[in-house]
Amino acid sequence: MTYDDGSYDASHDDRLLAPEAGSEEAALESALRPRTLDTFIGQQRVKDQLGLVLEAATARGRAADHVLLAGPPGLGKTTLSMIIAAELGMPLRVTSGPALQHAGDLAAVLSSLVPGEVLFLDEIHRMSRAAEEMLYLAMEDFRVDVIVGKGPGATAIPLELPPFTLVGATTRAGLLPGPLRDRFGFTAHMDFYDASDLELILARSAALLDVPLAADAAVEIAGRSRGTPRVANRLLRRVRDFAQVRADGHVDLEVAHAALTLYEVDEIGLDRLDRAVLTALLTKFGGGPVGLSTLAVAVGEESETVETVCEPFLVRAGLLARTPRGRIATAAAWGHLGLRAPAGSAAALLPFDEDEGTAPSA
Ligand SMILES: Nc1ncnc2c1ncn2[C@@H]1O[C@H](COP(=O)(O)OP(=O)(O)OP(=O)(O)O)[C@@H](O)[C@H]1O
Repeated sequence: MTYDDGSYDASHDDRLLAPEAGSEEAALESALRPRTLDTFIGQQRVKDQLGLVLEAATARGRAADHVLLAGPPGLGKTTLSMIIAAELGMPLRVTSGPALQHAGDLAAVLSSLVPGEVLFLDEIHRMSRAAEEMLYLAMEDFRVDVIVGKGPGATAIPLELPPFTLVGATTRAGLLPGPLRDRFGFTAHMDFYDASDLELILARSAALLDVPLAADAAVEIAGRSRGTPRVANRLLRRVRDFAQVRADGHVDLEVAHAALTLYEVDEIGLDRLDRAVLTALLTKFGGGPVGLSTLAVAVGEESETVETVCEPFLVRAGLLARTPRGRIATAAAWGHLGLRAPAGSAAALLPFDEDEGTAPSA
C-alpha cells in the first residue's frame, strides 16, 4: 500500500495484501472498489450502523464521529474509508501509522486538513507513542499542542484544528490502547464474508471487467476465496487469464477448476503461507501447542504476518486453535493435510464438532 506521503509498506506485499501502487494490480483493485455504501456488498450490520452515523452527521452539518475499522486484511477497510468520505461529500486524506513516527509528522498532516475532511489512518496500531498522545487531543478537542524547544525552556503552543473525521484502520484492534479506542464514536468489526456475498462480489467484478462468468464458476471461486473480497477479485483475474489463453474467454466451472488447480489454491482457499504454517505446526511441532514466534520462525515469516494474515482464517476455518499454552492444530487440520493425528496429540484434547466436521475455534 502506498500512502499520500509516498511511503510504501513492502512487508504487506502478498497475495492477500494490498498491491504496490502504480501496478496494474493496484489499478484493477481500485477500479473494482464500490464507491457508495449501497454498492458495498455484505457486512450488513456494519453498513446499517455506519449509514446511520453518516446520515446523522450530514443532517447536523457537522463532521462525523471518528470511526475505527477493525479486521483482517482485504475485507474492505480502505474501500469503506473512501465511501465514508464520498457519502459525507468530503475530501479524503490517506496516511498510515508507520509514517507517523514523530508527533511533528502528525501535526503537519492535521494542520493541513480542510474543515470536515476525512483522515484515513491505516495501521493505526503502528503509530508512535508521541503521535498517539497528540492524536488524543486532536480527536477530542480538535487541537494539538506543538512543543517548541527542548528541556526546561520548552513551551507548548496550542494550535486549533479544523473539525475532521478520523477513520482508523487496524488488523490488531487488541493492540490499541484503551484511551485511543474510547475516542472513536463508532467501531466496525469486519468479519470474513459469506460465500453468497463473495459470489455477488465476483458477479459485480466480472461485469466490470467484462468477463463472462457462469454462476457455478462463481460458486467455485467464492468457495476458495478465504472469505476475503481481495482474494476473490484476484482469483477472478487469474481465472480470466486462464480462460483467455487456454479456452474461449468464458469462465465456466471446468475453466475455473482447472485454473485454480494450476494456481495451487486448495479447495478451502488456503494459500502457500497458510499451508506452510499448518504443515510446520503438524510436522515440526506434532500439532502443538507451540508459541506464535516459534511457529513464525519455522515458516520464515514475521510473527505479525502469521498472526494477522494467516491465523484469523485458519481459526475461522476450524483448523487452528489459539490457547493459553500456544497454537494447536485441530483434528480437522490433520485431516485437511491428509495426515493422521498421533495418539496423545493436542488435537485429540480439543472437542470435535461432528456437525461441522471441524473442531470449534478458540
Ligand atoms: N464489500 C465489498 N464489495 C465489493 N468489493 C469489495 C468489498 N470489500 C472489498 N472489496 C474489494 O476488495 C479489494 C480490497 O479491499 P480493501 O483494499 O478496501 O481492503 P482492506 O481491508 O483495506 O485491506 P488492507 O487492510 O490490506 O489494506 C478492493 O478491490 C475492493 O474493491
